[in-house]
Amino acid sequence: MARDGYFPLFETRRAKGRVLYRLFAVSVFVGILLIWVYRLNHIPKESYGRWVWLGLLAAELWFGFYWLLTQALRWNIVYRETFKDRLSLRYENELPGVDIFVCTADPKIEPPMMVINTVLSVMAFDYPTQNLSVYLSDDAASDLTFYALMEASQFSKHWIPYCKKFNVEPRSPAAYFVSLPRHNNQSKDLVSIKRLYEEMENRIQTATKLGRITEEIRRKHIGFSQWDTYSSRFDHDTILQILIDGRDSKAVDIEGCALPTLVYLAREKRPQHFHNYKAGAMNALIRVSSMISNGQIILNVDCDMYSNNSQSVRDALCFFMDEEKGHEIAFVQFPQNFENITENDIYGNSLRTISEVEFHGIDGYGGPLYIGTGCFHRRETLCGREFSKENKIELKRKISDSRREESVHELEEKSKTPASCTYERDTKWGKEMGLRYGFPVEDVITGISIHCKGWKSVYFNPERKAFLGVAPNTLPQALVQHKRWSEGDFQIFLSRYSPAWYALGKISLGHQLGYCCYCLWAPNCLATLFYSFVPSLYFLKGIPLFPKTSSPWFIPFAYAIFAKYTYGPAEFLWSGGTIRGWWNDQRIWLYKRTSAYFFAFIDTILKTLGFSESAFVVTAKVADEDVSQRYEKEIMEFGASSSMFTILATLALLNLFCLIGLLNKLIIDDGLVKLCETMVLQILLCSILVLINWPMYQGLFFRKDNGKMPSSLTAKSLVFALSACTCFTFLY
Ligand SMILES: O=c1ccn([C@@H]2O[C@H](COP(=O)(O)OP(=O)(O)O[C@H]3O[C@H](CO)[C@@H](O)[C@H](O)[C@H]3O)[C@@H](O)[C@H]2O)c(=O)[nH]1
Ligand SMILES: [Mn+2]
Repeated sequence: MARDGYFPLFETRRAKGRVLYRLFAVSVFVGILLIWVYRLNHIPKESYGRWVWLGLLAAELWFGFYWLLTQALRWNIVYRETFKDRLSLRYENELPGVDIFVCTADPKIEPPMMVINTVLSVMAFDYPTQNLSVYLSDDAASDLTFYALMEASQFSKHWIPYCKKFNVEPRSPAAYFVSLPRHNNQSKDLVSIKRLYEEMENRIQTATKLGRITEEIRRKHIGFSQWDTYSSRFDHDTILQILIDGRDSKAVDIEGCALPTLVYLAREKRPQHFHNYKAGAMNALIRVSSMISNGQIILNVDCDMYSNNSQSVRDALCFFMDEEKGHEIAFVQFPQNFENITENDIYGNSLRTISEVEFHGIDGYGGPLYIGTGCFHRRETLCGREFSKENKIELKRKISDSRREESVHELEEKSKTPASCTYERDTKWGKEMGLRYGFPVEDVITGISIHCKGWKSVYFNPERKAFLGVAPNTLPQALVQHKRWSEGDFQIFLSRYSPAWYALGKISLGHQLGYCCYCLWAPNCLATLFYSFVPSLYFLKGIPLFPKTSSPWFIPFAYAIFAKYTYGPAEFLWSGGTIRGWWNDQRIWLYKRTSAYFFAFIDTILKTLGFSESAFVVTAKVADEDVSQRYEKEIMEFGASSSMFTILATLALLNLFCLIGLLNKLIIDDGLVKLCETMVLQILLCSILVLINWPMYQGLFFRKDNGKMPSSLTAKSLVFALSACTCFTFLY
């Protein structure tokens, strides 16, 4: 839309149906208020019923409060649209330099083939190659990964021109070959590029299987000599190799066009220096890249997140380079989407409502969180610059950008310095500059501090997904990942940089509430745990805890349940999910809250008191054949014994026993009608818990494959659940 002859590079649209949604939300809130009033007004006199009543009151206060927070993510939803044609018309010849960081940390769980596919996909962005530089940070300092990258640099000479010639999407070779229809007449070019890829893959796989680099390969590249002084992945010098030097006029593809710069970096590691996980790697990358290409825009992706849309850089630039609003935008976050999501998404990995609803909502209040991957930053804001209206950052590339004179070797040696262990000593790195240290979610804390410096961010969720990664495909891994996230976010909440107090007055209230919604994932465990067994136990004993169907107080409860079970699935469906997917999501919601969040909560408290340290457990991106097969079939994978499972299994069994107790009662004494009249909500809650745990019972009792629950765990949780039920019925 043109205003006074001005055509913006991007547009922001508000969601339709806002008024309707707000009315609905208000009505739900009235229901919640009435529930609170009921609890407060009906506290029993007898002492033992009193405690459980107060517990329920606390849980309902929490749920209501948390529901309010989630409204900040739904109240003010916006969508963004970009105009890339205008961008090229205005700025094609002065586009800024873009540095792309890919992080990897372990060649076993992040196979080199996967890593280089990501690297190749971002090297092939539709963007002037002389302005593009790709850096691979390898926290494992693996010569196998280096070797794969070296191979990729050769292959890119064929791959990039091929992509441009045929306008290929996606530009990760592996994903592209898979996406092609089978049995079609493949063109000569396709056959030959595929052959080159397969030959490369063979060489890399051979080396990977062997587990080391042979002498023959070593001789091929001088870079391997840097491993001569290497003693272990935790103890080595900085390894830095410029595999393609963009300044070199001979660095061209087979068509004679310039190639993007390509750099391998393994920052120095020493056992006595803590390396700060991914945040440390990113900060080393920021400094090293500033000496080599110094792109003004930085894109950061995890090694599994390949680019699925070659236009993403241009999309991001439409925001940064918009003449009117661009100067206040610090980063552009794309959603985290995954390649390996099955139809009904058994582990709720796609985080569907977060990426399709909530992030659009928080975007309406100042911008999404930085979530670590698929995010474009301005280099300067990442380095700690404050927002100022007067001092706009000029993004356009200066034509006079002098080409430096030094040789590649000199440049490499010089650029190693900022990647050393001691470089950050007595500097602001990790505190006020670069990514923040001390939290397992370096991304969220970094995003908060950028927002608190006055900057905005933008959430861009294009039709064609921009980046696709690998989601965990077993239950333990999904839970461990959520434990890291919820723990990291809760630590932020309790820290100096809490969105609740540090951000007060620095960002809008809606933005603060939105942040709190994520930072308070972990404490949700308490209310959920309480609700998932106490009402069931009381019901076994025949004590009602909710209003009778005939009481008017029944209405707010019924309305809240009705609202949750109509709006919830509806939102899930219009976010692109299925009904079974929604049901699976409910289960994983329960499992996360009662196990992962619970452990995260306890660990955070222990950490705050100084008893433990939190670590970054890297998520595996490969799995055994039979595990993958079960994942494809959407069979829940338990496999290993873990204390998280003990809780989940005990809760599942406890509810089963309570429900069996009910059937027993029905046969012996009270009729169904009377029971329903007094305890319908408890019956409902217990039955839903049993229904949702169906895959758990299968895993405990009926399955024979390797993914079932270990039998020791079955026995243990049976004992726990039975004793809880008997103790409660007879002693209490
Ligand atoms: O010491 C480390 C540990 C991890 N990584 C890299 O960090 C990335 C993310 O690790 P992953 O195990 O895949 O974690 P996820 O839970 O999938 O990651 C999400 O959450 C993290 C914060 O918890 C963010 O850093 C990520 O960007 C975000 O995708 C991967 O590329 C790793 O190679 C490192 O470079 N160094
Ligand atoms: Mn990941």
